[in-house]
Amino acid sequence: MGKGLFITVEGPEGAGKTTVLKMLTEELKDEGYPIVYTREPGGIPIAEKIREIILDKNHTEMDPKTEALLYAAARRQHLVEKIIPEINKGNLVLCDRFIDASIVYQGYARGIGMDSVYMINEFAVENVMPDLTVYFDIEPETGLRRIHQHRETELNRLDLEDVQFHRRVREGYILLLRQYPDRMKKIDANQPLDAVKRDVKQLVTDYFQMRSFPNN
Ligand SMILES: Nc1ncnc2c1ncn2[C@@H]1O[C@H](COP(=O)(O)OP(=O)(O)OP(=O)(O)O)[C@@H](O)[C@H]1O
Ligand SMILES: Cc1cn([C@H]2C[C@H](O)[C@@H](COP(=O)(O)O)O2)c(=O)[nH]c1=O
Repeated sequence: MGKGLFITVEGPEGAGKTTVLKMLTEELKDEGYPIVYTREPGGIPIAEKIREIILDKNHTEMDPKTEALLYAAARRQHLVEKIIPEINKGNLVLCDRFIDASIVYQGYARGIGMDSVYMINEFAVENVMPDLTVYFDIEPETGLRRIHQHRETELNRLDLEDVQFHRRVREGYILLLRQYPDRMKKIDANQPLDAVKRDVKQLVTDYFQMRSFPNN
């Protein structure tokens, strides 16, 4: 692939990923970095439509494998239509969730199996993996409290799963952290917003230096 970078952010609900990523994108843009913020599921029109179907809280009958396939389909389109072209232009793509979310939410928390979900996603992503993944670690209860108290948009079908489901989500991410210690780095998302943003910025800018981005 081209000279850009692909960084993803992962973690349980309410960890602060979207809030921090949006602030950081603006800050880094002001400092002159070529950055594109995007999210999954979504980021381009077809994937945003798939997002509406998956997350609609009335779709309680959705089969777990259908759910996994829909996330993978949205990801495929997002990858070919936006992520790869932006990386090839030399940009940093900062993506709110990616393949790890499927492995954890559908593979581990839903119980389909991490390997099976990895396999269908291998078909979708064809070896395009993040260069760096920042994992926002938080007690599920704290994250859920945040989204119940402060979320401006309506809670979606996944937000509304029970607390055991969200505990499995965190367990699943911790398993992935052990599996990919070079790619996945943990930050403490229980801290106040400013401290979380500071830690993420430090991690990301250290990584830029290591990879000589943007002049690599
Ligand atoms: N460090 C923090 N301390 C307290 N509140 C926070 C912190 N970070 C974010 N919040 C608040 O918590 C709520 C959830 O944050 P946000 O939507 O960024 O989380 P998220 O990780 O993107 O969640 P989800 O994955 O469910 O979309 C927001 O109302 C946000 O203002
Ligand atoms: C990419 C992806 C996401 N999910 C879940 C995780 C969240 O509950 C929602 C997305 O909502 P957010 O507010 O944008 O975080 O979808 C998933 O289960 N599997 C995935 O691959």
